[in-house]
Amino acid sequence: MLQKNPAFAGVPGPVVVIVMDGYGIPKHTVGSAIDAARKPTLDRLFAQYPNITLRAHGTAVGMPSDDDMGNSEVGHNAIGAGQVYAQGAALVADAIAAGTIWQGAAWQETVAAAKAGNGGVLHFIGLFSDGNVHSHIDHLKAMVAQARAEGVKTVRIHALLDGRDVPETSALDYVVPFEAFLDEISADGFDARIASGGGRQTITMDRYDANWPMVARGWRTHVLGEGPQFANATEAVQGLRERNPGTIDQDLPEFVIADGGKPIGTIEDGDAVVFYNFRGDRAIEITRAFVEDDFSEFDRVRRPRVTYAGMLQYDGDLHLPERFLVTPPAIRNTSGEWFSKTGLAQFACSETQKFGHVTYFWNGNRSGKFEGETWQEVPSDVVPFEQRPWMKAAEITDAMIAALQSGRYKVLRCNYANGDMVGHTGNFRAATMAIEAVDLALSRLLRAVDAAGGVALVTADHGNADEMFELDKKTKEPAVNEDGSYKAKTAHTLNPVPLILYDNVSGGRLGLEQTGTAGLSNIAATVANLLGLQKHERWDDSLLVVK
Ligand SMILES: O=C(O)[C@@H](CO)OP(=O)(O)O
Ligand SMILES: [Mn+2]
Ligand SMILES: [Mn+2]
Repeated sequence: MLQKNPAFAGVPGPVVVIVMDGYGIPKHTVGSAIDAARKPTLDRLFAQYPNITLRAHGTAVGMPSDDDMGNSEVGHNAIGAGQVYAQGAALVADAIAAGTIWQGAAWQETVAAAKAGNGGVLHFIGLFSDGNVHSHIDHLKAMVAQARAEGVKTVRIHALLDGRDVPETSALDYVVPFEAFLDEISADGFDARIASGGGRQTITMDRYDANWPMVARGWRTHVLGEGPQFANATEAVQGLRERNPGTIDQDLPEFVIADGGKPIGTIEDGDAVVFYNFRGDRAIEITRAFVEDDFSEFDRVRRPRVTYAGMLQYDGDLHLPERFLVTPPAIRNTSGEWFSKTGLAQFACSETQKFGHVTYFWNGNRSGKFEGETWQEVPSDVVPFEQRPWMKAAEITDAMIAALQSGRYKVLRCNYANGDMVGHTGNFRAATMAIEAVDLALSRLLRAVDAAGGVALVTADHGNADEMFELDKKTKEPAVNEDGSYKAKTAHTLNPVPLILYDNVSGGRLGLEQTGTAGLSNIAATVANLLGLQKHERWDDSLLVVK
């Protein structure tokens, strides 16, 4: 149990944490959908309530360096756990640098399987960029080189084009040099090629059961070798762009590399497969398709018997997958666990696209609930989100208001996906509407917080809608296309995020302290203090000031 806090008895009602996904504090007004949005509620919050900024990127959330943007996994892990752990990106880079990854049983079994018999093939499937949100292409490069050194003969890569964590049409910046690298090392009986691929929002990388047909399409591409054929991945990207003008990388259709009409990299019995993303949410569904005996999400047509390894274990509760190359951070003593042990009922809500963020990531990459937790998922639309920038903000608000009115919960949390999911489309107009939808939702939700005698912490996990244009590397001004239009930016940002204390109950006694290191991992202790509790000893400090 968490101990009572002698300094403050707690607010009368519940404490609500509201995550506005993808809402950073912009540095420039040009290109900021947040500045362009009409948002009277947020304007009032910033003007009238205690608010500070929090670090939400780089080492403050466990990324390898401060050049790394934040993302939902590391952000929600830090908020939920109240602590910063070295995250997948850092753990994998370190394991490769130290060589420990090659000594692990998982890598050795994978290589052994690919070498056994004749013609065993080692396949790598994953996100093909240096975004460092789900994967890093340098990890792939190191594994291909090591596989060659250990005597693997054939490597096939299934490349998911990014354009979401990196510039929106940058696929060739990765594909061209990588195909050159593969060409160069394909000698002396070693043969490594890209065999298939497609946009990450079109195939394979669905999450939270939002769109299984996407995963089925990926399976048919990578495993069965079905799809439009090209001679190599460079030609595939060029050809698909010609056939789909204006389509950005993440949305490109699938492609298959073939020699004389025959796909070069179908996945067969006896092969080994490494899914090289370290982040779990978008890795779980395709992993299930490979490892589950009883599988009914789609018709696999043919299920090859393969030695399958994940870069990390993606779900510690479900042991998914059982074989993994690098041990994930052991995220312990999360706020969900300790509020549960203190006997507090907790409510978590989001729409499908972010549901796992407020449950699985929040609880330290665990799919199970702690006692006293209630989770509510609002099904997301399955459409491009620039067509529905309001997403499910209204329905999430309805659910939160009902939960507040029920009087059952002492700690509540929700995530509004809009700023992030619409921000990722690169559509500026839609992103302003996304922020406006969140603002409207907040105006309703905060009234219900007042009615319950509670307080809210309004924050975000990382930026996105705050910078919708690429900045020119030299001038730091928004970069322009040949036709004079701004270059759309689809990725997260490095900007800090707000932390606002919405409090109409303490009579002005409560404030927030802007410390030099204030970051997402300080939120859990702040919530504990607002509840009248001391923080867990492992959590980073509370930012609450009591006058
Ligand atoms: O869509 C995703 O998978 C990532 C970006 O790669 O965004 P977020 O971290 O906000 O979930
Ligand atoms: Mn996010
Ligand atoms: Mn995002």
